[in-house]
Amino acid sequence: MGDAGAAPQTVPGDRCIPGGAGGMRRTAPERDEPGASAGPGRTGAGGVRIGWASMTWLITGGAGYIGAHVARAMAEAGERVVALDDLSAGVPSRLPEGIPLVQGSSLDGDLLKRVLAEHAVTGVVHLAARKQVGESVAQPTRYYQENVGGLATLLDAAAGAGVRRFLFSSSAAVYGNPDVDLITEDTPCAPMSPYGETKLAGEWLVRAAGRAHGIATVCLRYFNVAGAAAPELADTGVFNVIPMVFDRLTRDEAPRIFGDDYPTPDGTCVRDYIHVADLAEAHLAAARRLTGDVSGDLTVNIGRGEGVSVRELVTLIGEISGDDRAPVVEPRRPGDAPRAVASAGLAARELGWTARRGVREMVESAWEGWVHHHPRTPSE
Ligand SMILES: O=c1ccn([C@@H]2O[C@H](COP(=O)(O)OP(=O)(O)O[C@H]3O[C@H](CO)[C@H](O)[C@H](O)[C@H]3O)[C@@H](O)[C@H]2O)c(=O)[nH]1
Repeated sequence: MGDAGAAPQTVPGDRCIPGGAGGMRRTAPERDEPGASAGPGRTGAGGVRIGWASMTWLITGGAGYIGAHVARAMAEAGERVVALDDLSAGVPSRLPEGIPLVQGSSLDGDLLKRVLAEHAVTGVVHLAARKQVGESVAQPTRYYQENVGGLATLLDAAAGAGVRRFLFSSSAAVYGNPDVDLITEDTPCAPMSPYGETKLAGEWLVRAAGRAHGIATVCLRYFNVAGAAAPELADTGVFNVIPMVFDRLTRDEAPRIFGDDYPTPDGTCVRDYIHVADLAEAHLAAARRLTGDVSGDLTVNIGRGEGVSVRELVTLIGEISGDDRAPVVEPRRPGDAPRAVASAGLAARELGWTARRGVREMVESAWEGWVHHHPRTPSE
């Protein structure tokens, strides 16, 4: 995964979920949070409360590609949501009306304290982070400062504000390059880039803070996120294979395949692509798992459990875009794992969540988003 050339790092004897402390417990029958008020869609006929506890969720990075999908999905499902985003990559118009957006950074402790208090936040979904593998190799201190330092600041503020639910956006990058068919949550972690290291360190910090302050935590390890729930929500960055291939086609250039001599069925790298709308639903499921009297921590893969090769993906993109020119094969990209496919069983068992959308739907929706953001002029 990624283009990092850094040596893998392992902590001796470490598994991704340290010390056997993992696992989440429901300590009492589900009930409403003390002092919480009913939110939309939570009151049944006759005023009987039929749902989960009423929560207000702070979503950091809420105007970003993934964050805005999460914010929308949670709001549409009746959760109260407030977004925080420094707008370095976020776009305010991605958020529907009714979701407050606070512009600011998770490194700003005073702002965090204010937002948590003013909005009476009861849970945090932390997505704000830098996420480019190559950039993390060039600027490791920046990645540690923003991804780990920002998280520490946020956890301090959340603990101080009495928040007892915390959901952390982690990544399959924590695993590095494991030689397994399906990556389970017990597969040893050996990140191959500072980016992956900050996600693994972030998980450790989340669990440690959870234990210290009585915060129930969930870490979601995303595999390769793609697609869009609506064209205007599409990823505008050109950092991953699908937008990179779109970009080549738009420039009238052949798609590139980085290496076709890997030990995989067609020689190209295999990944587990997950639709961002499914990923958003996974956050909702995790948020609801965190509601009520739960304690402990949970770390789960968010993938489909199905591998797709780069060549298969490029062929599908050619079909969907109508530009099926032959790809060119270039040398391997340093640091890429031949295969990274999730075992998706734990998410199904613990969250009751399974991905519903396939790769065709991801590429179709990503292409619609690309065309939306890159309209051709009449002369083209
Ligand atoms: O033009 C391209 C672009 C990419 N690839 C290949 O496509 C595969 C997927 O590459 P991506 O850059 O889309 O994704 P990665 O699997 O490298 O990494 C992604 O998933 C990781 C988690 O697994 C991290 O989250 C990381 O930030 C994110 O970029 C790789 O084999 C890559 O070599 C090509 O062949 N041609």
